[in-house]
Amino acid sequence: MADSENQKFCLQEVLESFKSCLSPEKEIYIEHYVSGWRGLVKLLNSLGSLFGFISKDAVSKTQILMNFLKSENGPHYATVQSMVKFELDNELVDVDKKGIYPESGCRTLLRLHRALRWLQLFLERLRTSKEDDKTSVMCRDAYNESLAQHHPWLIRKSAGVAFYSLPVRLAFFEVMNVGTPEQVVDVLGKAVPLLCEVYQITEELYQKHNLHDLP
Ligand SMILES: CCCCCCCC/C=C\CCCCCCCC(=O)N[C@@H](COP(=O)(O)O)[C@H](O)/C=C/CCCCCCCCCCCCC
Repeated sequence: MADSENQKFCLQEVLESFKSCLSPEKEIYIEHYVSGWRGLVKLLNSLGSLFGFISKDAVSKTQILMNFLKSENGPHYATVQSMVKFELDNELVDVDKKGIYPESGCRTLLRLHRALRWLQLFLERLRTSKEDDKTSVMCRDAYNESLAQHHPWLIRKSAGVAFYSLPVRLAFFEVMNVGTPEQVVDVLGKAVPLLCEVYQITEELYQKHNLHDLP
């Protein structure tokens, strides 16, 4: 595991990364998008070994994107928009079934994009939750409404087991390193619309190019 993923989680930092990933023309910078996810993985890593398989998958997907960014084609991977154009123009995407490019940038980002929807739903539930509400239930409901439809039975079951071990709401708020519960709610109020905007831009781009079912 990279050192950066062992460091203490800070919600504000994650928020900054997702903020920086939007250009004035509403393009999404992959470097900052990945950095936002890597920040979230720090929190995941502090939740215990039951979340290890999720963390591993998230790290592997962010690494695939970073490798593209560092490759000789790096400039084409600066933004999600330029990546989609480059991979489609050069037929670097397996459109119907896994084949020559099982780890294209487009299909890798699609997995994180679906997870971003889960995150958005989960954080909105957290933001509007009451003192006694259960994080495990919020997390499960957000998952069932989003990512679960893309996962096989075994992953759904394993995720369900991990959710049960989530800390209670107040302890979870503390892990975020923001301050009082009121301050957490305040930061979440800024985070959710931002994630929503990043999600929506990607969603429309993937719709336009018919990329929602990449295997
Ligand atoms: C303010 C912060 C509070 C929230 C903190 C959340 C921290 C979450 C950090 C990372 C989230 C994990 C993102 C997981 C990406 C999953 C992508 C995916 O769907 N991968 C599957 C498909 O990939 P391919 O096989 O097609 O390559 C893969 O099969 C999945 C493997 C792992 C299981 C993913 C379960 C995801 C559950 C949602 C995350 C729950 C984390 C709860 C922490 C509060």
